[in-house]
Amino acid sequence: MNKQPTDLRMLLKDPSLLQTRAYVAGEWIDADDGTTFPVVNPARGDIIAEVADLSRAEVARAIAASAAAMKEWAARTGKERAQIMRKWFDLMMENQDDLGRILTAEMGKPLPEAKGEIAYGASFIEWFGEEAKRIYGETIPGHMRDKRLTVIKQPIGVVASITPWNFPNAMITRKCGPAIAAGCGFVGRPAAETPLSALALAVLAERAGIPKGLFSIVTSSRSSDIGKEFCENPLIRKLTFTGSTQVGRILLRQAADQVLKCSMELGGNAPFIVFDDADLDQAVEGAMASKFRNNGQTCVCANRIYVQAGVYDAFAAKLAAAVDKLRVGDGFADGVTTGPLITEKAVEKVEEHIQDVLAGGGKVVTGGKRKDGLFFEPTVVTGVTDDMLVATEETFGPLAPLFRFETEEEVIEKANATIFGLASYFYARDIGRITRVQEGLEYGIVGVNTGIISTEVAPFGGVKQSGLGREGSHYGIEDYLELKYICLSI
Ligand SMILES: NC(=O)C1=CN([C@@H]2O[C@H](COP(=O)(O)OP(=O)(O)OC[C@H]3O[C@@H](n4cnc5c(N)ncnc54)[C@H](OP(=O)(O)O)[C@@H]3O)[C@@H](O)[C@H]2O)C=CC1
Ligand SMILES: O=C(O)[C@H](O)CS(=O)(=O)O
Repeated sequence: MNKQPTDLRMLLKDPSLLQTRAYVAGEWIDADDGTTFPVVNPARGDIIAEVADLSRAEVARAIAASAAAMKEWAARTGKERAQIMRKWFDLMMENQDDLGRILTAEMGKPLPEAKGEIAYGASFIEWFGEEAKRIYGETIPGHMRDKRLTVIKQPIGVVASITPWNFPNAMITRKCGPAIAAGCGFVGRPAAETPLSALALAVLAERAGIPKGLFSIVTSSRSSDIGKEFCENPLIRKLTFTGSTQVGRILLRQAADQVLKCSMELGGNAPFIVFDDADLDQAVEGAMASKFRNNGQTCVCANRIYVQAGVYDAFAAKLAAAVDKLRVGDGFADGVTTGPLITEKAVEKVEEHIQDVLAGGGKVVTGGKRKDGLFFEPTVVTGVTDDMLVATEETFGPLAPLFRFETEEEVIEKANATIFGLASYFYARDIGRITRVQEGLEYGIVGVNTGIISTEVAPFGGVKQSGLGREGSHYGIEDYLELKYICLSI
């Protein structure tokens, strides 16, 4: 493991992007009590920053400022909001390298992948800036001769956002993009593991001309306290959360007291199905992309890989050969494809799932062991059965478990036998089979002959206990608007 301390400021062209104070009401502030929490580079284990550790009082000030600033922002035209959002997008892309370096340092993903996330995150600012100009209403033929009926859409109000560590830039822009475009105020609380990317986003928001106070980033290690402030503060009209289903349930319970509107992007357990008429090389490519992207730490990663009996051994061999080409290491090192996991707990979960497969008679085909620090060997296991942990729990790590199946009906039933319903994937070439399977899978997203489905132009979200609502696409702004019906008597 590279023990060289991460001198992040030295790695940046623009060191002013590296902020450690919170951005509240248009000002960079320390916590009232001066406390901070550490941010650690998961690849090296060293502390790269100490960040302001806010309590509910500072967050309440951010919310009040956002409500005040929102009045003027919502009164601007969609085109005016779009022009500032375009500048924000341009600044993100101009600073893509620095933003990527900050992301790699705090989250661990390889620099090329981190820079890819910056482009993905910026695309939501670009997309929703354009959508700001298309928030259309409706006229309805009157029910009486002297009535004229219209429907207009208005910003819902101040939005509270809670986001996870695995996409520290894109998960915020996928929320603040539609919120700001709709004319809302926005107060975002990033995961304590990865606050620096969110703070850099705030630096660029300020430079782009997002009005002071409208947009705040409140950094805190006290996630539960901040969540309570978001759910109890009457100025908040919308809560948007990305993270585990477990925490999503907690927040929904807390939000019930104020009947707070919620968007939830929660956990997944994606099936990845390879039929015997699939192009196996294409299926391996898709499995590698879906399973090992972000070191398996995405909610849409293939979590269960079902392979039809006739091609099981061939697919397993091809996949293992592809996995052996992955290069595990420090995200700043050239040629590295796979960084560290985020915490010791994450490493232990992967180990637990592998040990459980072995205990049940399964076999490790390649990988299977942790390396030093938080690094883990990308792993393929075979002989996996439905009673194993990996069948019902999200691994959130570099483990590809292969399940064998016989028939189309059987695999659709097994794929759907989960409380989750976010992403799913399958590879086949028969058009009848493709039609039956894409319609039979109970998921918000279905990838057909592809392992990568994420884009700002399409609706991202899950069914069942994978979430509520959709992010991205022209659907994504609706969650930040309220419909108003006007009945005019003439
Ligand atoms: N559907 C989707 O798009 C995504 C889903 N996920 C899911 O999230 C999980 C992995 O991410 P992970 O970060 O561990 O998820 P968590 O749900 O543990 O955390 C997500 C965010 O919620 C915060 N949080 C935790 N507890 C509370 C609470 N009681 N009140 C308010 N906020 C809280 C965390 O803060 P802190 O970390 O500081 O404790 C973090 O910022 C996986 O299950 C994955 O599938 C992840 C990303 C995207
Ligand atoms: O946090 C996640 O896992 C993301 O939602 C996955 S994606 O949008 O980057 O595919």
